[in-house]
Amino acid sequence: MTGVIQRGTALLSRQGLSEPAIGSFLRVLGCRSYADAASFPYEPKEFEISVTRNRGVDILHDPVYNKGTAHPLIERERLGLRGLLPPGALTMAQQKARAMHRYWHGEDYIDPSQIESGGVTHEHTRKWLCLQELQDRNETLFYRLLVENFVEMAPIIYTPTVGWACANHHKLYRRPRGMYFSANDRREMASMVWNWPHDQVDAIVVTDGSRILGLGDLGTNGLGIPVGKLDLYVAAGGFHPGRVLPCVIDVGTNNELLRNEPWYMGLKQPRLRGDAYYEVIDEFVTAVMGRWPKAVLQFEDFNIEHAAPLLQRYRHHHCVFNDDVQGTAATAVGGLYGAMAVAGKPASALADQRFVVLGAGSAGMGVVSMIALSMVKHGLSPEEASSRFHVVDHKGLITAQRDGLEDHVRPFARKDESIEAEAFIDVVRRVKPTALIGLAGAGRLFTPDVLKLMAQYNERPIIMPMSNPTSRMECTHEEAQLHCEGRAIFASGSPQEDVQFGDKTCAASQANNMYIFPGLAMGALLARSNAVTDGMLMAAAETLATMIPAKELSEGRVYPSMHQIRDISLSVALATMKAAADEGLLHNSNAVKELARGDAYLRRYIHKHMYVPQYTTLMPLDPHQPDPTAAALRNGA
Ligand SMILES: NC(=O)c1ccc[n+]([C@@H]2O[C@H](COP(=O)([O-])OP(=O)(O)OC[C@H]3O[C@@H](n4cnc5c(N)ncnc54)[C@H](O)[C@@H]3O)[C@@H](O)[C@H]2O)c1
Ligand SMILES: O=C(O)C[C@H](O)C(=O)O
Ligand SMILES: [Mg+2]
Repeated sequence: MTGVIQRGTALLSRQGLSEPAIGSFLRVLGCRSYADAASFPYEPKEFEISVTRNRGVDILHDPVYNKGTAHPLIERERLGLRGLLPPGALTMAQQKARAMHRYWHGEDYIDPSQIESGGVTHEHTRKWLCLQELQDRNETLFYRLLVENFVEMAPIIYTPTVGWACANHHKLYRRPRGMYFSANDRREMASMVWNWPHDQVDAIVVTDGSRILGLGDLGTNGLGIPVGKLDLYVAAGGFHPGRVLPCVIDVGTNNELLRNEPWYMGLKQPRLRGDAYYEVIDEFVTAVMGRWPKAVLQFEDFNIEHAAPLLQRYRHHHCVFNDDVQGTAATAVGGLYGAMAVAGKPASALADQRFVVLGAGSAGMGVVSMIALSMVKHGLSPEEASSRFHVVDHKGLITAQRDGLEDHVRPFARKDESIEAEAFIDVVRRVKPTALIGLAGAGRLFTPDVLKLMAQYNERPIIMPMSNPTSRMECTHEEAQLHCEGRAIFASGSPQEDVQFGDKTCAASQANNMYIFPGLAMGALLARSNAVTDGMLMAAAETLATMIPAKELSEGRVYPSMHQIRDISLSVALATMKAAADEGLLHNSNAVKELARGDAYLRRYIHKHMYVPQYTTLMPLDPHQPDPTAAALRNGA
């Protein structure tokens, strides 16, 4: 052993390192790494140390030095890699096994049917891999393709395929994207954020992986969701790809199957709860907002226990929103205004609808609250508005007798009905709703019998199975039209095709929060608003229905076509900024001036700030020269 260390020392001094530096190097690495090497079947020739001037992402992008997930934690610390890799380090043996698996089987060994990502075909996964590799090679080209082929590619980089990608992240993993924060990073986060190579970040999307789509707790594998959402920020909302940051906060996972997976790269411990949990999230928020105070922070796919409390905790201090609660709510309201228009009714007819909502989670209650708010805008009292909802969860109808009702559920618990836990179909039969909204994430609960009842009670029943991914939707479009005799006004969370009923073509729409969050975030960013308010969300929602062309309305579409997603995001951003101005939250003086000249000027201002994926001329910069683009960014928007 001593001989090996001596040879290593000699090697290091040949490379020009001073003795104290060699000493500390060996103390940190020395014998431990030799012991690892001892299991290697060949006699190590020399104790080898490589020297590099690079740090951080430059190492991860250098194939000579990159070890991927096998960088030991202590080395990550030394090289500024902390947070740039999944928290659990793998051994080279584990990496070899994963690589050999891929060598023999490609990605074919991942059977979509086994991992419950129904609706995801082999063709989807092939395309996902192709786009992933392109994104790693050339982001400009990747986003250009995405912008120009949005309708084709959104289901690949987003729901439903992103659900499959998250469930299999530990098998598919190739290189890191975004940042990983974990419960083991306590008191380090404020320094870790400096490992991110970009001084400007406009948008951060973060998850704790606890409720990924309807697929449940996927731990650190959930990072794919912030990545997918931010791809849409860029392609649909015009954010610059170099100024967005996907993050996951790993506080453990309660998914035992995942914890037992040898290649899982998250903390293999049960989730933190209570104060310990909130301390980690507080530290994360303080760290990222400390380095990038102007960024918009989007919370995504946090489970019900934490989604609403976290929103309340931060919404009055930072420009923060929860997409599942608020983005989904604005999307649903927008689609319902679309449904009124499809049915030939005025927007105010929303106040006449009766809703049965399946799922009382973050999304379900967010949607219910915002529909109620828009009913109040159309003249109902809050009590009248609440009376238009029957909310059903896994235990059945929610009534005031239910123990432990949360604050945001209580106003919608039925006070007038004594049948606690009434079954969903019985509620539908009794209430005769005009609209069904599904946000339970529990699969096909809009059964043929339920759908037939809806067709019996309504000329144009509104059927919105909004759960994701496709395997968790409450019904397919085909089922809805079949059992509603082709009369359903239909919108689902994951994409569905139009269907034929007799000689009639029935239109499918996608009720997904991607209609709202990219534009909402762009509006909030350009407004320099320090909050995302209900008024801003409502304005965004109201904009959606106004954008459906008459022809599409006559076909039965309740949302404008995704083909115009950039225009939609631009209009949503405009509405958001005008609402911010009404509430005294338009703090960007340039935007204030443009708005004073008229909507068209503010629209042009937003348009000017939207990223267009095209090649720019590259200029080398002297290391001591200040970066002129960074200065322009600071002084500009
Ligand atoms: N379309 C969109 O834009 C959109 C946005 C957000 C969430 N979602 C989807 O909504 C679903 C729920 O998300 P969430 O954040 O509200 O989750 P959540 O875990 O907070 O809530 C789920 C709710 O469904 C209820 N539920 C579970 N099983 C049920 C059953 N068998 N019968 C009746 N109710 C049942 C639970 O009691 C709970 O109230 C997920 O599938 C998610 O993908 C869709
Ligand atoms: O991610 C989506 O497709 C929508 C939504 O945020 C969800 O959680 O399902
Ligand atoms: Mg979500």
